[in-house]
Amino acid sequence: MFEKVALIGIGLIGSSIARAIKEKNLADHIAISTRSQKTLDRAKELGLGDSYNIDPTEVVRDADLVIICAPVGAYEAIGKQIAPHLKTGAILSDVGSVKEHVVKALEPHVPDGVHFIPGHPIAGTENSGPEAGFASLFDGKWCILTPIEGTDQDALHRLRDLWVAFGSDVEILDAKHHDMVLAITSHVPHLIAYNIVGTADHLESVTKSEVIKFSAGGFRDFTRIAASDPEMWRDVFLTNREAVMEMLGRFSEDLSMLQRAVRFGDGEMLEELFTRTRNIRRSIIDAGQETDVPDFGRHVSAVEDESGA
Ligand SMILES: NC(=O)c1ccc[n+]([C@@H]2O[C@H](COP(=O)([O-])OP(=O)(O)OC[C@H]3O[C@@H](n4cnc5c(N)ncnc54)[C@H](O)[C@@H]3O)[C@@H](O)[C@H]2O)c1
Ligand SMILES: O=C(O)C(=O)C[C@]1(C(=O)O)C=C[C@@H](O)C=C1
Repeated sequence: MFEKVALIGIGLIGSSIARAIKEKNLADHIAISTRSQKTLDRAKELGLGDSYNIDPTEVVRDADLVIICAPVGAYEAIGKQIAPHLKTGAILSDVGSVKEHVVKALEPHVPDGVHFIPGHPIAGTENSGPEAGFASLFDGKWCILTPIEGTDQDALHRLRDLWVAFGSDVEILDAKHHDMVLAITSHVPHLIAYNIVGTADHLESVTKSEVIKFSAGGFRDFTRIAASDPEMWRDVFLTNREAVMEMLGRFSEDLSMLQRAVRFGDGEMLEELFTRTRNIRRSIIDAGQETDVPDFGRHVSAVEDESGA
């Protein structure tokens, strides 16, 4: 599919891409760069690529696909650094959890003749680093692409085909819209998990370790999410502020209503909400995707329609 793919950042997502490309034989050469020599050495030990260089300008040279797989706060500096070294005709993409910021950070630096197509696999775990990845991570999951105006359709198809080869369903969304949807389906849920585990931690001194000791299913599920990478999630909240604030506002209003229902013993209201939310979970499972994007945009075929193919 590609002669040379360059990956900048080789943690959970970068190493999963490297493994999926190798397993499915989708590129002749994988070139890897990352921030620290230690991580680069580990990637080499794991055999994730074909060449390794701490200098990202070296790995992007001659690459026909470059995917930035670092925390989104690092994008602008990476973009500035690699831009003059990108090959004409190359595709520049990424996997960042936020998209409008990524467009703002990278687009001004992209040279003419390079196809910039932001992307976001809706797949992950709470683990990070090159050991954490696995080839099947994207299988059966969504990947959202947020092409900018005037994107070359051939380039878009080539990138879409790569994600389809990983087993993903590809959806095209507008970057701002993506950020609003992901704020409620991913970013606010992470903030809630960080908050509830933090609150329980504060309570530890009061309850003499009983909170963690007796934590059963519900709290444990929150601790999994709250174990997610601190640097990655710091950057998500710093770069998707507006959408997160909007969704947090709505969340707080709904929480106040629930608080009233509990205070005044409004069982009918509680049961009605819990029935509705149970049905949402069931429809997600029935749709066969645990990480679903509800009711937005179009599917893979829509990319073809746009190109007239
Ligand atoms: N973890 C998830 O569930 C998930 C899911 C989808 C998308 N994402 C996005 O994928 C990206 C990577 O996340 P991850 O989970 O793989 O994180 P990770 O912590 O596992 O890996 C990040 C990698 O980026 C490298 N890095 C950091 N700063 C860098 C810099 N300035 N230059 C080059 N490399 C640098 C790190 O050394 C590491 O190799 C993030 O933008 C994140 O928003 C994460
Ligand atoms: O499954 C998890 O652990 C995740 O947090 C994955 C998850 C999500 O919130 O759904 C996290 C961040 C992403 O950008 C995409 C996927």
